[in-house]
Amino acid sequence: MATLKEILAKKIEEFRPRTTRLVKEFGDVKIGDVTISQAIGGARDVKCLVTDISYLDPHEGIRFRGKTIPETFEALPKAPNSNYPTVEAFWFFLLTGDVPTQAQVDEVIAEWKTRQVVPSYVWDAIRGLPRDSHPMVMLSVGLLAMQRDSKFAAFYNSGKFNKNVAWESVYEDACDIVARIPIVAAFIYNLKYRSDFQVPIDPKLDMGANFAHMIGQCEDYKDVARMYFILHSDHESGNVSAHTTHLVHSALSDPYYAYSAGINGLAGPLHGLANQEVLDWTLKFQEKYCKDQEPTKELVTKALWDTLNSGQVVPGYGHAVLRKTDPRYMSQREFCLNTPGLKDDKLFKLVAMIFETAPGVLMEHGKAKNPWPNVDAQSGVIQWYYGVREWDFYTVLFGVGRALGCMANITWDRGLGYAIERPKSVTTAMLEKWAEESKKAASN
Ligand SMILES: CC(=O)SCCNC(=O)CCNC(=O)[C@H](O)C(C)(C)COP(=O)(O)OP(=O)(O)OC[C@H]1O[C@@H](n2cnc3c(N)ncnc32)[C@H](O)[C@@H]1OP(=O)(O)O
Ligand SMILES: O=C([O-])CC(=O)C(=O)O
Repeated sequence: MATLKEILAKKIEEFRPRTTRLVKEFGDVKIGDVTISQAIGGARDVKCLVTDISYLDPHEGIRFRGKTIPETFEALPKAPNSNYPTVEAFWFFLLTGDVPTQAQVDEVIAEWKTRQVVPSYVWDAIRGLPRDSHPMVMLSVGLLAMQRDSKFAAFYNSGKFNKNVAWESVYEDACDIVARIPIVAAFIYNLKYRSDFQVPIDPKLDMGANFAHMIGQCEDYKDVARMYFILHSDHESGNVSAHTTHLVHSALSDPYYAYSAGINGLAGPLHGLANQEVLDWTLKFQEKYCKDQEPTKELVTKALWDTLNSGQVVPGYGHAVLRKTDPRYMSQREFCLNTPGLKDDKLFKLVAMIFETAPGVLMEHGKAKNPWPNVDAQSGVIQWYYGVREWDFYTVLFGVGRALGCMANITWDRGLGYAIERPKSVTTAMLEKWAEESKKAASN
């Protein structure tokens, strides 16, 4: 049986002529224009990145390697006694686009075990931080500390660096990172919230199950972890964490530098940290409005307007690309509705009430282009229900999942030899000049 790396090598080799041909024969074909509002407004909708790992349609939502979320869950081999695939099966699929056999999944699971030994200086670096540092700082520092092990950096410095095979050492780092990051995350969780009660890896368990085991969670949480990591893995490559990782790696900074930077972007409240903000908002709502009464749509409406009128965003709602409810939201909502106990949980019912209320309020407010919920509006309540109540940790969970997409992407970036990223900037005076010229042209 060919290994994952051998399969990937063949795929990259076969794919390269497509990219070469596009650049050589069709490099001048236009795929878009850039307006002043796009240049000032965060390059929204500017088509200047390429990835085949996932694609985000504004109305349909994400497809991983051409498959919707339900199709992905359906297609991949499942974890033992579970309705969900293992994260390892999903990793194989993201990298290759092929649905792996059970034997191929077992091989990835076994291989990740060999990659999971985290050097003790990584623990020392994290322990050296003040204990009240944000867990995303700890994750970013942990990743940077592991950079010493980078096989890509070692290859680059070996004097034998060769662009054609450089992807192989990115792949090695990528596999090390996706295998180790849940171990680092579990360490941070145990350090911060379980009085440094550290639990060894269980070599019999797949990644999601082992993460549940390491943070002291119950059997049912194993599926929560698998589902969560897969759903949060990738959202094409323009989002802040994926784009940052791609950008930093484009300078041939190794995957540790690149993903540590990506993690720092994920820690922003308009991006990954919104899931922590959602829990914070919802619990503050309960505290302020529901001490002596049950939540009602009227109370939720009032709280939403209070947030908007104070100039803040409603966390978990809106999106830069999506124009409908995020299918990752729906997938997690379905999980809640199908889980006895969770289905009737007070906090889930409140989250569901916000879902019924917030889009109308945001439409009336009239600013957000997309009034519908995104992934972050539904993820925290599941963690909360299972007892992971330290919501400043939620973005670390996101970072564990997002590693899969970012690492698959930069492996292919190197495989296809993507260039150092360097868009051109202009000055405000130039924009004003072009604006005047276009005004004149329109009036002639
Ligand atoms: C995993 C993820 O990263 S998913 C996104 C997680 N982030 C959040 O949930 C935070 C809340 N949402 C937002 O802030 C935004 O919707 C974003 C950051 C996700 C997208 O930003 P944009 O693409 O700029 O959104 P959009 O074009 O709709 O913004 C237009 C206006 O609506 C406002 N707006 C957008 N979403 C919201 C919201 N949820 N609540 C209030 N106002 C909003 C914007 O702040 C902007 O206001 P401005 O004109 O005063 O600057
Ligand atoms: O796509 C985006 O801009 C943000 C997002 O939902 C993600 O990164 O998962």
